[in-house]
Amino acid sequence: MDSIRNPSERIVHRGFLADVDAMFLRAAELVPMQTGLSEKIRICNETYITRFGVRLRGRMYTFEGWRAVHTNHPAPAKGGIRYAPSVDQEEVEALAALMSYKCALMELPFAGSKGALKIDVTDWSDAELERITRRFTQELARQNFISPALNVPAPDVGTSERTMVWMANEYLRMNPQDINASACVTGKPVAAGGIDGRIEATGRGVYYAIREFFNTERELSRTKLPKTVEECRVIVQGLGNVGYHAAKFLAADGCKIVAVIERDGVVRREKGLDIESLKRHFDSEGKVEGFPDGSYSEDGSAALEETCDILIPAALESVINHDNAERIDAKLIVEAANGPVTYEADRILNERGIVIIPDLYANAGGVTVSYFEWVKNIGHIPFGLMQRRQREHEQACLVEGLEDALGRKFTPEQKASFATGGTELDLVRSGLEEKMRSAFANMSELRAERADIGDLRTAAYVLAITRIKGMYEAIGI
Ligand SMILES: NC(=O)c1ccc[n+]([C@@H]2O[C@H](COP(=O)([O-])OP(=O)(O)OC[C@H]3O[C@@H](n4cnc5c(N)ncnc54)[C@H](O)[C@@H]3O)[C@@H](O)[C@H]2O)c1
Repeated sequence: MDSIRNPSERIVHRGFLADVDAMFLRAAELVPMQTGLSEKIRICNETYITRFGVRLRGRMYTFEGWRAVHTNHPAPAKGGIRYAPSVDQEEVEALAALMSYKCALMELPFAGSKGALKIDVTDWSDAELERITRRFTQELARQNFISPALNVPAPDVGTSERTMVWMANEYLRMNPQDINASACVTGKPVAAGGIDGRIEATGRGVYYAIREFFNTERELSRTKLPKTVEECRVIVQGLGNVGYHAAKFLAADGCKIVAVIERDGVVRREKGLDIESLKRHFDSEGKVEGFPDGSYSEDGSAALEETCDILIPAALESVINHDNAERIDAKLIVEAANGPVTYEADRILNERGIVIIPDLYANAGGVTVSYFEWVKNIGHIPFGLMQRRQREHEQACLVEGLEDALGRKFTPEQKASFATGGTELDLVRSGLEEKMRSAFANMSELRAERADIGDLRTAAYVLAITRIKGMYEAIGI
């Protein structure tokens, strides 16, 4: 069930699906249900495989892609599209299953899906990637694997808001009469129907998750974690969308990001790395090597085992596995990536008293804000307009009440200073914070009620499975 590395050091995901299944089955045993239902929930309903040709550089190239739908209700199914050279069907199905459990845990009305294209994005120019993406979209749309009502992709490893806008545009071209066409993908640029705060959402969610843990469950850790987040020394793996934003928000809170591990190696600074300038360097050079305000070495995977308070794997699955779990020297592991800790490593780390904030919860900020974007698109109304009107009304009532109580009128400037913002970004951030807070509270309450649920991952899975089971039972299947 563990991952193995091939000679080129690329992770082979042979055990990822088996690991997700094993985590599911461990939790499903704690949820009473009719015979056979657990199996129905666990398996992936369907996986579409496409192999299509694109004429580029004067010849034909064939690409292979997948879109897996783990479950069909509620609709639409939701989940990212990954562009990577090492993907395969099992990886896509494992990620789709995680999406189902994640949406159920976060109480979002989506089923789970995931897609991937086997491609090394560094091999192709932007114009070529656009042509490949548009062809991939045609294949998916023809089979209803991209549709505002049925299946809604989002960015993931190797894709970005630019990929999403190509997909949305191609879907619209094929379906000009679909009034909800812009809701066929999320994670679009704001100027093209996206929502403020989506790019940072997963990393911000990781940050909220850590804060919730420190506020409520810090004593879960049998290791000596500092009392507050701000005192923590943090190691982050992956300076992509998720890793960069998580590191940025933690650093802004005062945490020291003492090491960042990337594809080419690791850069360290005991006093804390300047994340903004490291990111600028990484984006321009394509590597962390050469960053002037830190010391560099090539051995990134060994850096995962260095002493720290919080370890945030934010790149790939299965990086903490049977081979290194005994040597991990972090007090808290936060799964910003999907599936970075294997089933076997999870068992070892639990035995060692190292707390894991699981992927289902830790990286759910992305799909949560994608939900806000989808609602905004199908609502055809700026997100939060209704809430904003309601809030302005409540604000006015509050000010009037205060004036009555004090027996004097406020100046217009004073009234303006009482206003609490209310931009789309404010609403997205507060909506995300609330979702992360309530999901953590649900996990904590469940752990408090049930002596047989020790760790946060099992609590997250039990909540998700109970909700999915409830849905199947209500529908009558
Ligand atoms: N983007 C989202 O909104 C989102 C939401 C939920 C979960 N996730 C998960 O978070 C993880 C990262 O996604 P992302 O969107 O940040 O992808 P990304 O492509 O933006 O970033 C991934 C980063 O990891 C680095 N990386 C690749 N191989 C590495 C290695 N061997 N060692 C160290 N670094 C390596 C890449 O160079 C890149 O900088 C994935 O598991 C993804 O499924 C992403």
